[in-house]
Amino acid sequence: MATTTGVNSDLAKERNNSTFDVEELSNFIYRGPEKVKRRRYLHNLATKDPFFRKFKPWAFQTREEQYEICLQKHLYINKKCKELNLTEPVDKFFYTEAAAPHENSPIGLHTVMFIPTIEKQGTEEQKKRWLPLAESLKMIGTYAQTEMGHGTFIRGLETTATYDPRTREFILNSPTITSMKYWPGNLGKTTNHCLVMAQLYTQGKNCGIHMFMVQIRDLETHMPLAGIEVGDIGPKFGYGTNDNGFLRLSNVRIPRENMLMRYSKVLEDGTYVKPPNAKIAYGSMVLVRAAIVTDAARALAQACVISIRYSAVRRQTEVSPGGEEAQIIDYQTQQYRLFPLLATSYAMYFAGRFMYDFYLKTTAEIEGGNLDSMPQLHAISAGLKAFSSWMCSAGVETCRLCCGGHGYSHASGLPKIYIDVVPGCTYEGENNVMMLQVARFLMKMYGKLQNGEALPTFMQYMSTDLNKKSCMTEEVALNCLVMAYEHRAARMIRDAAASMEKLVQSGKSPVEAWNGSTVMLTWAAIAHCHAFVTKLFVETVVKSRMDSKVQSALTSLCKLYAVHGIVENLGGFIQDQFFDSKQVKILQKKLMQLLAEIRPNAVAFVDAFDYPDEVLQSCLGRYDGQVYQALYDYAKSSPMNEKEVLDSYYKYIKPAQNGKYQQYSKL
Ligand SMILES: CC(C)(COP(=O)(O)OP(=O)(O)OC[C@H]1O[C@@H](n2cnc3c(N)ncnc32)[C@H](O)[C@@H]1OP(=O)(O)O)[C@@H](O)C(=O)NCCC(=O)NCCSC(=O)CCCC(=O)O
Ligand SMILES: Cc1cc2nc3c(=O)[nH]c(=O)nc-3n(C[C@H](O)[C@H](O)[C@H](O)COP(=O)(O)OP(=O)(O)OC[C@H]3O[C@@H](n4cnc5c(N)ncnc54)[C@H](O)[C@@H]3O)c2cc1C
Repeated sequence: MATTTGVNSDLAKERNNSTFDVEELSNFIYRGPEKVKRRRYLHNLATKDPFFRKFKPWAFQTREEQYEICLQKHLYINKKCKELNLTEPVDKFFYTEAAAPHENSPIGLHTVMFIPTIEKQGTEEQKKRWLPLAESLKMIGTYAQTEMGHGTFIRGLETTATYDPRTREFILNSPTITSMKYWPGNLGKTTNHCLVMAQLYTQGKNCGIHMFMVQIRDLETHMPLAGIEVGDIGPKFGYGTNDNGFLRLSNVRIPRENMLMRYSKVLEDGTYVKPPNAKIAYGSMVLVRAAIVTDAARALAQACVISIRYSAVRRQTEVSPGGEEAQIIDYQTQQYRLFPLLATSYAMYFAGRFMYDFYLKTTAEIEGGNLDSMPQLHAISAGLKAFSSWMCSAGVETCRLCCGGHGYSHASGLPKIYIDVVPGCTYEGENNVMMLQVARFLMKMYGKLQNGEALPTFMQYMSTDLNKKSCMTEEVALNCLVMAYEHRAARMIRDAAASMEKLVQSGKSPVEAWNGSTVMLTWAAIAHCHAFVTKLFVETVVKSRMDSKVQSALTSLCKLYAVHGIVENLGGFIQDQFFDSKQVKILQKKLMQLLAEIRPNAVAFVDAFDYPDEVLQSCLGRYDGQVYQALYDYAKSSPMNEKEVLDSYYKYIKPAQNGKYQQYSKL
């Protein structure tokens, strides 16, 4: 019987049995001991601050309270970041993730998209005019692109901005019901400005979609201005803290200087000046797509911490009659569901780290006027955004199911993580649509290959000899695993191209051929992303300098990631007999061996993510493993238990017990 104070004895045993020093692994994940120290300091600042503790738990709040409490928290975060001089994005990120975990900010879009869009797409003059106001929250803005009728196909947006050269103004209109802006975060009640994406008309011509700064509310009274109808879109699957909004514009006039004109311009007489690349206006979406990879990884990592710690504490079912009940983590089926997710969370963390660095490098080039890497940045960010949000959202849900009944309670913390991570599959480009953008890039690369042109390094695997068979032996070497993923992706890319080719030969137009091949194209894009992430994981464990025991444990986890991905998607790997049946058996056996190999380190692997209890907010994922006392305390604190007998008893149950149902007939 586990004790009810101190660390649960099973969990303590797990920590004694691990083969590596947890601190060493934390140092590796977060890029060095100094950074770990800094992260801990920032987490501590937030978790020990009484301000964040004074509110009732999120799950006990009404929608209006969720919004209002979260707003207070984020305004306070804003103030504290200024006071503490936290200017680095990574510092703000760590402070915020501990201060308001998985509570989508009512001023988030202001920080994440509104300010960066001004910075990247505004002229020097516009930046000078707006950024100080935005920094001081006099202007609170959002990114209003999506409309009720169009989110994906942004060239199809219906909002118009028509230039009037006589007054040197743009006139903004929402001509149809479907043209109203719908979904933008914080738009409903919080913001007083927004960047509106609209079809530009000048000199009688449509010049495509452009961004316009529009004031929507009075700066003193916060009332909507003339011609503006704005509001909250109502309750959603989650995101109760965020007032995602709608907006209708009727003949709203804004000065010419309110079009973001760093790249495209409308001159005073109405002459349109084109940007160097029309897609440069899509840059803010790329920024957020890049950030989603780490967000998704973090969500899955936290879910793994919760589910794996709980699985070490929870005991269920006598393994042999009359014997001790087993820790549920010892069931192979539990390991088979959880350990590959643990491996995925590491894989995605490394992908997120890569994405961040690659984004910074490429945008620096773009800022310097070199746009050559834009297509690569778009393809990689779209692919990793979609792949990570899919894998991690599904993973969080599996972690929840692995906790049995208690996983269904908000006490587990898992539903909150899930509803926060899953919209990442939809926003910033619906995942299937993003994968098709990746496929478009892959088809271009395939064309280059056919023409004997040079390919970027990360695409060079496409030239692999597809007749070659796998080098897999009993050893299950990492390079053979990477080769398998690259082989599968290269073959799927070729098959998708061949499908289109065949359709064209049968008389279809290129567009019809594309539409007739989108499933195969999506398979190819997913296989490409899977290969990319696997190779990155392998390179990270092989090439990085780290403690040797950590390296050995992380190598097993990396191998599990790769082997599990093959076993789960076997069809794609054996379709062309790349693996023979003997090799498949080797891989299946290796999978079971790896589960056993990782077993003693499972808790250490999740401890290394170093999330304090206050961030996890989970009765099941507590560091001390005292889950049962925590569940009991949680139940007792439920507002439903404030009164022993609820008013509803007297109003409804008692009359029903007496056969009185009159109150219903009044309805
Ligand atoms: C699907 C596409 C990409 C299609 O765009 P399109 O203009 O119709 O393009 P097309 O004619 O099909 O040609 C594609 C071409 O455009 C290129 N491209 C597309 N996007 C980019 C980019 N970002 N950077 C660089 N290049 C880009 C592609 O590579 C193609 O190039 P190519 O013609 O092959 O040379 C686009 O419509 C799109 O991005 N849709 C998704 C919309 C989206 O992401 N909305 C986000 C709204 S904001 C939001 O959700 C915030 C939530 C945040 C939160 O709450 O936290
Ligand atoms: C929580 C949340 C926050 C958001 N915040 C913002 C915000 O701040 N600002 C903003 O502007 N927007 C925001 N959005 C909107 C979001 O960006 C869009 O919902 C998203 O881009 C998807 O577009 P859609 O809704 O039009 O989906 P649709 O395109 O209608 O998708 C429906 C289905 O159609 C499929 N489909 C569509 N087109 C194609 C195609 N070409 N090929 C194959 N399949 C296709 C999709 O794969 C999907 O299965 C937010 C959305 C959510 C859920």
